[in-house]
Amino acid sequence: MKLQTILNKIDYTTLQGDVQVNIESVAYHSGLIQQDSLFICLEGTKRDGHDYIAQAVMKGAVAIVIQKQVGLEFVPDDMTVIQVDDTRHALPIIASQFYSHPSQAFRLVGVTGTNGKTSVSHLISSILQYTGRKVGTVGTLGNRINNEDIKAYRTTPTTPETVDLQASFAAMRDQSVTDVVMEVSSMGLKNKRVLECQFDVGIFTNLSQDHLDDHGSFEDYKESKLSLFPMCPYSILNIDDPFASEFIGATNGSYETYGIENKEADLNATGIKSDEKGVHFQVNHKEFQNDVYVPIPGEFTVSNSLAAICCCLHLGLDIEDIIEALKHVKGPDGRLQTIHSPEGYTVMVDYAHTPDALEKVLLNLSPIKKGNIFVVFGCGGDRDRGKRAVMGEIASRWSDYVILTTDNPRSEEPASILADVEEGMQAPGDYEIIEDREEAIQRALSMAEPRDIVLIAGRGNENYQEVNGSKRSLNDFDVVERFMNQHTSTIKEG
Ligand SMILES: CC(=O)N[C@H]1[C@@H](OP(=O)(O)OP(=O)(O)OC[C@H]2O[C@@H](n3ccc(=O)[nH]c3=O)[C@H](O)[C@@H]2O)O[C@H](CO)[C@@H](O)[C@@H]1O[C@H](C)C(=O)N[C@@H](C)C(=O)N[C@H](CCC(=O)O)C(=O)O
Ligand SMILES: Nc1ncnc2c1ncn2[C@@H]1O[C@H](COP(=O)(O)OP(=O)(O)OP(=O)(O)O)[C@@H](O)[C@H]1O
Ligand SMILES: N[C@H](CCC[C@H](N)C(=O)O)C(=O)O
Ligand SMILES: [Mg+2]
Repeated sequence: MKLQTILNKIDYTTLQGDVQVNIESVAYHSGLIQQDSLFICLEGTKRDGHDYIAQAVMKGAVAIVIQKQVGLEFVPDDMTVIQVDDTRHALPIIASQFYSHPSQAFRLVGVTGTNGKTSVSHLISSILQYTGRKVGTVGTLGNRINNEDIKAYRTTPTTPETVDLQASFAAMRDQSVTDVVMEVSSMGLKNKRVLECQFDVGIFTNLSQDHLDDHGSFEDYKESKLSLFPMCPYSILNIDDPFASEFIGATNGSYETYGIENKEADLNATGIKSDEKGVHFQVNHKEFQNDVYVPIPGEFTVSNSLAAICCCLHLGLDIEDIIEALKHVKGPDGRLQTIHSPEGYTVMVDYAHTPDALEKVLLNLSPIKKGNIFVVFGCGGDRDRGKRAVMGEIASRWSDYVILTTDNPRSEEPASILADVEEGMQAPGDYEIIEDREEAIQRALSMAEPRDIVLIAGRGNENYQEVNGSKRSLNDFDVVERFMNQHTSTIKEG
């Protein structure tokens, strides 16, 4: 595509070169530059893209977009140099134009909130697929069309950087996807990754402490999440959340609410019954009342299902079809997934990595508890330090025995993360620290007796542990399976 066409919708100054130059790809990181790339220089928190201009030249970029005139001594005379006021703001506009605005080609649902984004997205996409729609999903579990990963793309964050996102959308459009459900993270919003997305529906699940490291304050975190809703013509909001009224205030079109405790909700649930395998409830709306069964454990499944039901109704499905589809859903990978040991204890591998999620999951287990609850967990490094002691306190309060271990330490010392978590722990006799996660899981499994539950929280289906910039293979399910294979055979459930 000609650079001039790519720049069609932004204000810019051409410092040198030809805007008729042909561009084969858009790169926001020096590692992604190829022959005939356009390189966009972003100022980051640690690095500055303007420092990579010499690399861009070497790797074959034919044009660069800058926001300040530094590093230009490396630029040859025939390279096109474009200046804009704010490259981070220009990037989504450029990316969307480069891929010819793919999000206009399908219905787009954005799900935000501290917890439950993957779970709600997964429910919506499962229901839509069950009724025959071709569905794209973008989120923590990857970028998929129906259940297949979009192969060409590298691993991206929950909400991919805008160029990767628009590229995924383009693949979805090219394969005639009808509906796309995406997780919209606070950093995705703050870094303008979703700026050019044409949303049809916005969903708010809940808001509690997380990512205070990246945002600096809870207020900034909340403001980022709120910024999704002015972009959505229709919104669905969890009215049970203490911040619901602020999110309602941020909407810019019609909206509906869902809730369990708040009976004012447009969609609410009554008669909730929960067991180890799933949840039963009655869904109530002004136009219908129906019994629902969802084979995913945890009371938050009720709340997540209400959001999904509301969304699927808006996307044109009948309530009967939605309820039928829900009976057949499988839980998302690594979210409260159950493994029964032949000895009679139960292992649950889960992704709770925030105080609210950990507390909810432990409270959800209380009613189905028949023996002791063991928790194996740790906290990620280079992430919100403030949540560590709070999670320690919650784990020791709501379980019988805790084994404190490593999550993804990243650049931090594991022992110092563990010390932060330990500050919140209560009864010293009821926990121990085993830094090596595999050993910690083995220890919990060897202590478990029939009817006990071992909750392994924080990493879900993550396949790698990030230590000091390198990734080593580690998956909590594999550890459990290895342990059980050495002892007996297992029965694994979705
Ligand atoms: C905190 C955060 O969001 N960081 C994002 C941000 O990084 P940054 O501002 O620190 O960038 P930087 O490292 O200082 O680099 C500045 C610029 O130099 C460029 N650069 C840098 C190094 C180099 O060798 N070459 C090069 O060109 C970078 O591409 C960037 O354009 O801008 C980068 C480029 O757009 C992003 O890749 C990076 O996300 C990284 C992958 C990240 O880990 N983000 C996490 C925190 C994240 O976004 N998580 C959310 C939330 C998870 C959830 O709640 O579910 C998510 O959506 O996954
Ligand atoms: N509605 C909910 N409220 C609170 N906790 C929930 C809810 N739904 C799921 N959880 C808990 O939170 C964990 C993470 O859920 P999920 O992966 O859906 O969240 P997420 O918002 O996608 O997280 P991330 O920010 O990492 O992408 C689950 O494993 C479960 O323990
Ligand atoms: N989206 C979250 C995932 C955290 C998962 C946990 N295992 C960790 O590494 O802290 C984040 O990047 O903060
Ligand atoms: Mg997620």
